[in-house]
Amino acid sequence: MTAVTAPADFAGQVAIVTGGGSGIGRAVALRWAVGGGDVVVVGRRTGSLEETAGLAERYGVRAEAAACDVRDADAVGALVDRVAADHGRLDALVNNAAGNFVSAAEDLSPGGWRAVVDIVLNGTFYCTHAAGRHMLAAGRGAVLNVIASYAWHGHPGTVHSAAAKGGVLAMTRTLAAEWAGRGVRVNCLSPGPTETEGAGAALWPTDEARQRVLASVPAGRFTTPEEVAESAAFLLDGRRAGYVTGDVLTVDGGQWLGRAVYTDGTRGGGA
Ligand SMILES: CCCCC/C=C/C(=O)SCCNC(=O)CCNC(=O)[C@H](O)C(C)(C)COP(=O)(O)OP(=O)(O)OC[C@H]1O[C@@H](n2cnc3c(N)ncnc32)[C@H](O)[C@@H]1OP(=O)(O)O
Ligand SMILES: NC(=O)C1=CN([C@@H]2O[C@H](COP(=O)(O)OP(=O)(O)OC[C@H]3O[C@@H](n4cnc5c(N)ncnc54)[C@H](OP(=O)(O)O)[C@@H]3O)[C@@H](O)[C@H]2O)C=CC1
Repeated sequence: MTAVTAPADFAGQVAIVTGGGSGIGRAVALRWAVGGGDVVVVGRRTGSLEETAGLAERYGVRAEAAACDVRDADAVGALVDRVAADHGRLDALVNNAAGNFVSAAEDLSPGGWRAVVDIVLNGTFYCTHAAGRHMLAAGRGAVLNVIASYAWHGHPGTVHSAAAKGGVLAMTRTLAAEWAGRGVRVNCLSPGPTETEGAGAALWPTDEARQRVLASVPAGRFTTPEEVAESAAFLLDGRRAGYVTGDVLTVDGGQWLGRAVYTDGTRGGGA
């Protein structure tokens, strides 16, 4: 008889979510907590992290706000080891922290390039390296890396972020193959335009810019952090996605496929 699995249930499990103080990271952390899992949210601003932890605790789980810059490999290593020791396990890592702004490549300073690549690519590796060791030792775990579709198609004005996210995608596939035989899955989630303060300020700061982004989405709308978090929960859930590794789940309303050029996009046939 076919077994039908229950909805995501993370009871008894422990997750670390970077960038968990805002936007998508907060929604993923709360979705994990709704499923009964303990959660540690990581970022630089203590206030917003504590707010997330307070919201998560309402679901009866243990939640912690941990101030840490993911660019600091030693601090990341110490934090991850401490969390694993405190809880006696580490089941999931969500590499969601990011920095972004739009800049023409020729105007981007080396410092601007470094800031974004250090957070997105190096930070993801430091966290994954530290968490992966605990997961491999336990023979189970899930790593979820939040990227963006320009990781594979590129996009003008985003050379730092696209290069870093592209690196994360290559890292994901490499580690997925390296660790699959030892019980650790590594996947990517690629959201489309999502209503968050960080993205709004960095990528669509004006109403005109926002309308341009909206016009690029076949689904005709932005998404919400909560909608994105449901897909994250699927990938993190070993019962539902236990055979999924090295892949990208794109949650973008069709944005990367592009809008219609030859028709009005709502029907086929001649223009
Ligand atoms: C439409 C769908 C696709 C969307 C895909 C992706 C979306 C996202 O990623 S949304 C996430 C957005 N969230 C954030 O960006 C929040 C976190 N951001 C930050 O912390 C900053 O923006 C940061 C990335 C610049 C890092 O902060 P910090 O380490 O404090 O860096 P500094 O302020 O010291 O600046 C370092 C370096 O970068 C240059 N720089 C900063 N902002 C800009 C800018 N807007 N334009 C050009 N250059 C910028 C800054 O000048 C420094 O360079 P140097 O002076 O050469 O050292
Ligand atoms: N929103 C969107 O439209 C899209 C977002 N994404 C991706 O989704 C993820 C979340 O984005 P979103 O929620 O919109 O953005 P936010 O700006 O809300 O979230 C980014 C988070 O990263 C944290 N962060 C930034 N730098 C560091 C650092 N050096 N160390 C630790 N934490 C850090 C920030 O916290 P703090 O400042 O306290 O450190 C913040 O909580 C990112 O990976 C982004 O690239 C992808 C496609 C589209």
